[in-house]
Amino acid sequence: MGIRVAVAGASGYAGGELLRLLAGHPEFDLVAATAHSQAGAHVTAVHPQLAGLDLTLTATDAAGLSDADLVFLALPHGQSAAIAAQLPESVKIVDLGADFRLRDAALWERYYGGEHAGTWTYGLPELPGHRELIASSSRVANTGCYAATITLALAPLIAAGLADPADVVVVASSGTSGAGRSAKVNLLASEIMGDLSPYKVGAHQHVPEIKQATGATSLSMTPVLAPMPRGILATVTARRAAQGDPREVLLQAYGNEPFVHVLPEGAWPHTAATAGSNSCHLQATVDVDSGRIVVVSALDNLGKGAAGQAVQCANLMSGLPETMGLSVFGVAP
Ligand SMILES: NC(=O)C1=CN([C@@H]2O[C@H](COP(=O)(O)OP(=O)(O)OC[C@H]3O[C@@H](n4cnc5c(N)ncnc54)[C@H](OP(=O)(O)O)[C@@H]3O)[C@@H](O)[C@H]2O)C=CC1
Ligand SMILES: CC(=O)N[C@@H](CCC(=O)OP(=O)(O)O)C(=O)O
Repeated sequence: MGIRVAVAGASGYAGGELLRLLAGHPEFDLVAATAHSQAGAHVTAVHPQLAGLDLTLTATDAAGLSDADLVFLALPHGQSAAIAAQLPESVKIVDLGADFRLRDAALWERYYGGEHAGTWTYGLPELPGHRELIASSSRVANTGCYAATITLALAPLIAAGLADPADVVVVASSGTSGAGRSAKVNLLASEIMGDLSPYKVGAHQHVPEIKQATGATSLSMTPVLAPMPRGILATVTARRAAQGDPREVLLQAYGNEPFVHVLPEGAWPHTAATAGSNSCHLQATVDVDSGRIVVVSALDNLGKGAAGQAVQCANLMSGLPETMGLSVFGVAP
């Protein structure tokens, strides 16, 4: 028996992707997969892509999860904290939700409502010092999907002094799975197909998370819902604060990273190339006329934006090679 893992919220999109990744992981053995309204269902009734996996979803409670060495929580915001409080200290946890991401309680309450539960180690291994922090933590708060896409693009440029932290503008498109399977927003195919629609304009919950992770002090973000199942493409621009080549800065920051790829000069990221992978693709240039740095970043919101990132963190927390069970390469077309 390897390392015993459990997935809470296994009937959701992020939970389903976790099950897929865990089924191919050489060291993690799935001992429980839980659901809420779909508890009791066979996994293939909920996730037909997992045909061949013989698993029945059980109810989400602490008793059913406590046997695991490590638990992934893929639950709606506000639900993780209640379950986490009931799990023994000895059980490691990676929370895919937002309950433990923010340090500022007032900001958490403003964007998510309810009482802030606390702050865990932020689960983005590519941030300076975070790989070591994650490896020594038993509680890790996985990133938001937009937050991962935008932070990977922006953090090294602010740290190097090239991008003005007080003048950052982002427009980012997301596939519909980012909204979750039980989303309240209207995701009828007849309304999404052939449409691009902005939402949460000037009020997205990932803005404080990105500011916290990058040091940006003023960041305007416009999310756009795109008619595709997976993927995020973010265009991040910032006032150029110093001379220097932003692409070189990204190459320096990510040259040794297995999952962050600065594309060859002239090639720009696109979402389909990252689908099914745990990779983030980046490209950067200077828009000389406007005096702005432009970075484009793409990833799979269910991969590096959620389940893949969670497995990457769990590998680190378990003393395993960070890349174990994860694909660098996408499945396009
Ligand atoms: N989708 C994405 O791209 C990303 C998602 N995340 C985060 O991951 C978490 C899961 O997201 P996602 O998979 O998209 O969401 P889904 O809506 O697809 O799935 C939610 C899961 O939570 C369960 N659930 C619903 N209500 C409750 C409740 N009251 N108590 C316990 N369990 C409940 C559902 O069970 P059932 O279906 O049986 O009712 C389902 O398993 C969220 O916190 C989300 O923000 C983070 C990054 C990216
Ligand atoms: C398309 C879409 O609706 N996306 C979601 C992304 C949510 C997410 O994945 O992040 P959290 O874990 O912080 O909820 C949104 O914009 O709110």
